[in-house]
Amino acid sequence: MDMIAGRGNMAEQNTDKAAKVDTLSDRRVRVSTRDVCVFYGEKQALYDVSIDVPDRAVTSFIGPSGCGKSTFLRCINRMNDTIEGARVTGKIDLDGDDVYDPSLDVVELRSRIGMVFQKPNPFPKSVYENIAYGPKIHGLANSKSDLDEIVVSSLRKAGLFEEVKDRLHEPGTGLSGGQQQRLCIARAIAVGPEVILMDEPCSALDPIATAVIEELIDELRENFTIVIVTHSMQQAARVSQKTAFFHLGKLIEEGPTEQIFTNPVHKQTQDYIMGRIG
Ligand SMILES: Nc1ncnc2c1ncn2[C@@H]1O[C@H](COP(=O)(O)OP(=O)(O)OP(=O)(O)O)[C@@H](O)[C@H]1O
Repeated sequence: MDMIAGRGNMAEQNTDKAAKVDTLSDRRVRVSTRDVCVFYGEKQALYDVSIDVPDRAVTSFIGPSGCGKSTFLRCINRMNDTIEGARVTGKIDLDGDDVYDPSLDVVELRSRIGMVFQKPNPFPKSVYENIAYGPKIHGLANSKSDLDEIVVSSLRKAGLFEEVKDRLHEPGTGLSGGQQQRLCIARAIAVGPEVILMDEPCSALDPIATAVIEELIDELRENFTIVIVTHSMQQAARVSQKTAFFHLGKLIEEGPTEQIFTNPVHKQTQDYIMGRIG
């Protein structure tokens, strides 16, 4: 069994590869949110956000600073649970499973919905151990050779193997910033997630490392559903097939990326795209 390529049915994944060119509306919905509101204490940060995230495509969240993009992203794998005073209402489903079901195991949820943060945050361990840690704690490898295979395959999928194959037992923190971010992506991939959330994954990187990550995101969408928060409209246009525009805690408009950038319906979206707000 390929434990790396996500937990969906592999045969279905392969036949679906051609779906890369399909319209988004034909895609199965991986994550669906309905009327999601988030409060930090008394303050409401998000208002009734309802959106469907299509399978094996990149969905980007854009909007001016403070509009709630990261807050909404963190709802999807319950990272807001870790913020004191944060409260989420509404409904979020992953493949039909209620993400906020109290009986749901949050550690298991976060292996199904991985996350990559703004600043690369490898563990203070070797490159190998950074990847092997998740599969070990989730019991995904029965032997050392299984584990080796997961490590190598995850590094390959993250486009990092060739660069680090001779330094697998050196500290992950010794890699360049762009390599560290790909290491974090490999770490997320290693536990076979269905969805990968990326919160401004290139904001700490130079243009060359950014281009490498963008290419990688484009490759990863063959096997994973990706949601990315970005400040860069160019990046959203380059990497995503679906775009959602947020303003002041509300989802103003969402649709195919090309349509949002060339023919937005709402004036607020137009103003943002034209650089008049944000
Ligand atoms: N931990 C927190 N406690 C209280 N308020 C918060 C917290 N995190 C975010 N907020 C508030 O929620 C609102 C949305 O913030 P959020 O970080 O989600 O926006 P964003 O669109 O991702 O912004 P940016 O692009 O600047 O990262 C803001 O008003 C912010 O001040």
